[in-house]
Amino acid sequence: MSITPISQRKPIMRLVDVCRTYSTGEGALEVLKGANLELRPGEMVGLVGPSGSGKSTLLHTAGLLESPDSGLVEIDDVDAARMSERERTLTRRKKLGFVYQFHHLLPELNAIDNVAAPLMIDGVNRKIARERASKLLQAMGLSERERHQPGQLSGGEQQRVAIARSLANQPRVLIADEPTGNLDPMTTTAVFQSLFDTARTEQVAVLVATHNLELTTYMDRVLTLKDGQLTDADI
Ligand SMILES: Nc1ncnc2c1ncn2[C@@H]1O[C@H](COP(=O)(O)OP(=O)(O)OP(=O)(O)O)[C@@H](O)[C@H]1O
Repeated sequence: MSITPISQRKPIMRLVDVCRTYSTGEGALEVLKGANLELRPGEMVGLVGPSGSGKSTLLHTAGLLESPDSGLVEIDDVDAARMSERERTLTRRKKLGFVYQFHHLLPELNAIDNVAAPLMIDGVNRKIARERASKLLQAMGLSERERHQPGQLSGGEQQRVAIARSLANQPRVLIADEPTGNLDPMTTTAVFQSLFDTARTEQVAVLVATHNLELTTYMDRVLTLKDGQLTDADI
């Protein structure tokens, strides 16, 4: 089977000249000043930069959680600004996955049901949802932990369950904000390896903001925010 090089794949997400200014007590704060980004299937893109440079603002914009003041945010060729609030919610649910530093698993559900939950909320029947969840947990190296509740799992295992959950709906883009920020270095490496292997297999584009420069060795590209614009990171 021939595999198309990432650079030749059609972008799933495009940000074009995205600008975002916050009003603060001290006046206007221009955070994004014409940021451009294209994400392609199976591509791992890192986002680094000093605290306050605008990484979260960029992730929230790409994740349709915040609207830019100007510029384009497109997912599968559809301009987010033209979507109704309902369409944006559906796009977030069906096309985007999110992973945060703290996993927010449901403590009373076991691992398999935590991962199956978003599918069942979308109307997928329990058996099929659990089969998909089981496959994802296996890919994350957690087959033995399916029946464990979050309180019975280590921090790294909980984060892997959260990643499996974020991939349950087969998102086109996974957006991760410091996904391993609270884990020790060895666990961080293992979690990242599982995340990237699974995302590549499933052809998901991954955008990860991190302060951990070691993780950038896993990425296809690493970008930084400089003066409100995205440029190749000098690392
Ligand atoms: N809702 C808001 N209102 C006003 N200012 C904001 C708002 N959200 C963020 N900012 C400011 O915008 C700038 C960029 O914030 P952002 O959270 O995007 O940075 P960051 O690069 O993610 O930082 P960190 O690495 O510390 O998480 C910061 O100076 C922040 O104080």
